[in-house]
Amino acid sequence: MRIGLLGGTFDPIHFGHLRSAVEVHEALALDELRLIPSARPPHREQPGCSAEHRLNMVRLAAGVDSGLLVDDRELRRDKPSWTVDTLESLRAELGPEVALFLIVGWDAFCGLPSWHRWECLLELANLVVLQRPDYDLDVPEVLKDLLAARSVAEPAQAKALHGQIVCLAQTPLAISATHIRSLLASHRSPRFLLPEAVLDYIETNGLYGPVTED
Ligand SMILES: Nc1ncnc2c1ncn2[C@@H]1O[C@H](COP(=O)(O)OP(=O)(O)OP(=O)(O)O)[C@@H](O)[C@H]1O
Ligand SMILES: O=C(O)c1ccc[n+]([C@@H]2O[C@H](COP(=O)([O-])O)[C@@H](O)[C@H]2O)c1
Repeated sequence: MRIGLLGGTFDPIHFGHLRSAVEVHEALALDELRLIPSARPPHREQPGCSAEHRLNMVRLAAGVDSGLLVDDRELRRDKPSWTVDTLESLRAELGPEVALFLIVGWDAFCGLPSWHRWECLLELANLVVLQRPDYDLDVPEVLKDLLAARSVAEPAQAKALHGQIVCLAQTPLAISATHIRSLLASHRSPRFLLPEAVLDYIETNGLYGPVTED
């Protein structure tokens, strides 16, 4: 069994996430790919809308492609959404014989050394690093060493249950949730950057509207 895990704030989920998820699913011949919304991201400003709204939008988006599953465990936990806790809880549930692939964009990967107990992540899962055309970040030295020691050259070589790093090229989509929020805040349309069902949900619930003065 090979399971991909794409965690995110998903504020809101967009085609950059979804296209990456589909391409990783195929490139690594995964049995399933889970989208895991963060309840309380530990490392950034708190999201623009509630965890419940973000989860509903992820469910709507996953409904568009039945190959994607939604895992709401971080929303059921009364703690900051540290990824190492999520991986430990998945391991406790699924056992040691499942190959886990933690998928992160380039920006998230470059920040890895600041994650809670980050050295434990590769003991629990493999890492899949995605390109991000809208980010031009230098990789920290410590991660260069890690890449040199743990990377596989081809996705087909990603056979371990944990401990390997796969850098994947996928269709580059320079879409970010920040850009979508800023379009909505200034009454511009984010149509075709995210699923229609998610945009309808945003409009119906009046999310990400312009900031109003008191
Ligand atoms: N366009 C994209 N291409 C590849 N990876 C992406 C893309 N957008 C987001 N990701 C990755 O998906 C994961 C979740 O991202 P997140 O929910 O923070 O979206 P975001 O668009 O980066 O949001 P924000 O702009 O609010 O920071 C992260 O690992 C991030 O690097
Ligand atoms: O565990 C941590 O310390 C940690 C620090 C930063 C980010 N993460 C996770 O990385 C994923 C992507 O984060 P973000 O901010 O790009 O949405 C999301 O699942 C976060 O919970 C996790």
